[in-house]
Parts: sequence; structure tokens; C-alpha cells
Amino acid sequence: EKAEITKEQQAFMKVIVDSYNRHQIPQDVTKKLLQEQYSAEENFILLTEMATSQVQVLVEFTKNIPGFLSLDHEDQIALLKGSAVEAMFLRSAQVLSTKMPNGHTEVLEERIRNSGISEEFMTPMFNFYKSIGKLHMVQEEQALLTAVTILTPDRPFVKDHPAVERLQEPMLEVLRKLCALHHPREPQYFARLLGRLTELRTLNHYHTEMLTSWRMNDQKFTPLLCEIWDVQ
Ligand SMILES: CC(C)c1onc(-c2c(Cl)cccc2Cl)c1COc1ccc2c(ccn2Cc2cccc(C(=O)O)c2)c1
Repeated sequence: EKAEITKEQQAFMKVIVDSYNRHQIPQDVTKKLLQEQYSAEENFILLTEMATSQVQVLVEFTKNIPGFLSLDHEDQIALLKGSAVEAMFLRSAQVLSTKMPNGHTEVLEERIRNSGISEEFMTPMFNFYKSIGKLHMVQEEQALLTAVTILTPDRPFVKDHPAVERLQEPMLEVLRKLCALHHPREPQYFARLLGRLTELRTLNHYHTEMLTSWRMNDQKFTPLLCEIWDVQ
């Protein structure tokens, strides 16, 4: 029947979920969350370190997405640059609403709230975190939604749209079946999940402004972040 996840879809999903679970921010980075003192300066430095580590994790995860490495190389870069912020909002939302060992979540939220980000970006950011939390996504859904976000064909500078669509489509199909399987009493769950991707795009714009205001205060980023975000 249409809703059944086929054997090859199972195998396909396993590759993505295993890679998603394997690539985590190292403990030595996250344990600093509890150690370092609280100041906007120190919080910014910690968050910069986490963002840098998160981008490295993201690149490794993306390389394991079936078919990604056979895309045009410039398109691979365009997809990574175009989706990095969204994937990190997704990841931070998933982490803040579930998986952190207790104490980390509150501390992390505290540090984000006091890192020089202006109030006007706080509200949409934490609304997004809340809306992701309410979905109670299972790990497979988190992994596939992240892969679907990365393989969004209409990112700036992507040349071969159809090639990216051909990779994203099977992922959307598996995600749709997963939603039906894990949320049988919520037929609209898959649609709600995709609605979050639209919300993510608006966060991109806020993030660009966040970067500008940080740079106005002469805040420094790492070379990797400068490269992926085209700053400095
Ligand atoms: C440069 C820095 C100040 C910055 O600029 N914009 C954002 C920024 C912000 Cl402030 C919010 C959302 C997205 C970005 Cl890029 C940030 C901080 O970025 C991050 C990146 C990842 C984050 C966080 C918070 C949580 N996570 C995910 C996380 C934390 C701990 C463990 C794991 C894991 O995988 O095991 C993952 C912040």
C-alpha cells in the first residue's frame, strides 16, 4: 500500500539517520556551556564556537546524503551556503526542545538571549523554537527534515535545479510516510512539518540582520563562518 516504507527506502533512511546521529557537537564544546562565566562577550564567543562546530558537523552530514557528492561541485557549495543558517536553526531548535542533558538547555537559551542579539530577532527565533518543540519530531523526522532543507533546489546560485530536485523528492516521500507512521492521528502533520521550512526562510532574513548588528559592534567570527556567511 502507498504508505508502506519499502526496503530500499528503509536503507536510504538508515544512511541519513545514522549520519545525523553520528555527527554531533563534541562534548568539550557543549560542556563549556555550563563552565564559562556569563557576559554578552563570553556568550558570543561560546555561540561562535558552537556555530563553527555545527557547520563542520553539517558538512559531514551533508556529504553522507545519498547522491550529494555526485552533484556539480559549485552547486554543492551553493546548497551548503544557502542552507547552513536554516539547518542550524533547525538543529538548535531540536536540541533546545529535546535532547540536551538537563541544565544545558536552560543555560544555552540564557546565553543566546544575552549575546548581543537585539530583542526584535529574539521573538521570532524563540517562537520558532517553541513551534518545533510542539511537533515532538522523532529522530528520523529530524534527520530527514534537515536533509530536505539542505537539498532545497531554489537556493541562490544553484545551476542544476532538476538534479537537486531529483535528490530531494525521494526524501520528501520517505518523510511523508514517516509522518503517517509516527503521527497516525494527525493527517496534517507532514504539512505542518513543511510549514516549518517556510518559517525557517524568514529566519534567514533575521539572521542576516543579526550578523550586520554584530559586525557593527565589531564582533569577530571564525574563518569558516566568514566563508559560509560571506562576511568580512
Ligand atoms: C556566530 C554565532 C554567534 C551565531 O550566529 N548565529 C547563530 C545562530 C543562533 Cl544564535 C541561533 C540559531 C542559528 C544560528 Cl546560526 C549563532 C550561534 O549558533 C548556534 C549554532 C548551533 C547551536 C546554537 C544553539 C544550539 N546549537 C546546536 C547544538 C548545540 C549543542 C549541541 C548540539 C549537537 O548537535 O549535539 C547542537 C547556536
